[in-house]
Amino acid sequence: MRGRVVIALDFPTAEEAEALLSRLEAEEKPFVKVGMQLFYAAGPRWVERLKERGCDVFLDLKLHDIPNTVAGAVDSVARLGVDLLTLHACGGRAMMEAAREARDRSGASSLRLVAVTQLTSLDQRVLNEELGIPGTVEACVSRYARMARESGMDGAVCSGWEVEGIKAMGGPDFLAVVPGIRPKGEAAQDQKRVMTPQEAAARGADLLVVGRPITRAADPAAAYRAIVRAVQNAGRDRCGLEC
Ligand SMILES: O=c1ccn([C@@H]2O[C@H](COP(=O)(O)O)[C@@H](O)[C@H]2O)c(=O)[nH]1
Repeated sequence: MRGRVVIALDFPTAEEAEALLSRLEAEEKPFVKVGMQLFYAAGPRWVERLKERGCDVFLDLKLHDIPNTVAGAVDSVARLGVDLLTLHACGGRAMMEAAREARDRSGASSLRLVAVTQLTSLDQRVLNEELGIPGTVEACVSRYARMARESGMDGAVCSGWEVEGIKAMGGPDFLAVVPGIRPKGEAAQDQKRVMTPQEAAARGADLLVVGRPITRAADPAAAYRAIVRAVQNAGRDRCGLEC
């Protein structure tokens, strides 16, 4: 999965998401992320249809509840045939283990479960002063990612700044999923821990999640292509040839 760009379809309706997808028709089948806004509006059947039209689908529901409830949600999601599902690492080991067991029981072995460590919209001040979590963001992300791995998760969501630590801890197969991607010169908006696509890819991000820099661009297809190119260039820089 290394260095794939995932388009965050943060739209209020299925029609608006489909309008964006139709502007990307000339591209190879994209990897798309459906978050809470679109899932609650469009529903599970629409997500199944996305899969049927050939998209890889990341369902970003950020589950966080008691283990029994999360296990039930994973069981339902497993039937949709999606590729990736998020849950919050701060739900703890028992919650993540219950999620993994539910996935394994469901037989949906291709469904990867990834744990959100600390949202990319949070910074050091929020972590320490608002949430009351001591230490650096990096240490907290690293601790949550380790707990996620030990609980059987397939990867972690983190910012580009924490990718190298996560890959070093988790190994090449433990996915680093990285939102907060901003091409050089673009506004961070509500994101705090941001990084350019080229740098995040060079540091080892497996999936680069990009929303507004594509969906709100005047030409979304051109914006998408430019980000894919930046990621490919980072791959060339890493290997000395195209890889
Ligand atoms: O820590 C996190 C976890 C998830 N996200 C999601 O990624 C996209 C980013 O969208 P942009 O428009 O590129 O900021 C969005 O769907 C978030 O829900 C995240 O940003 N940070």
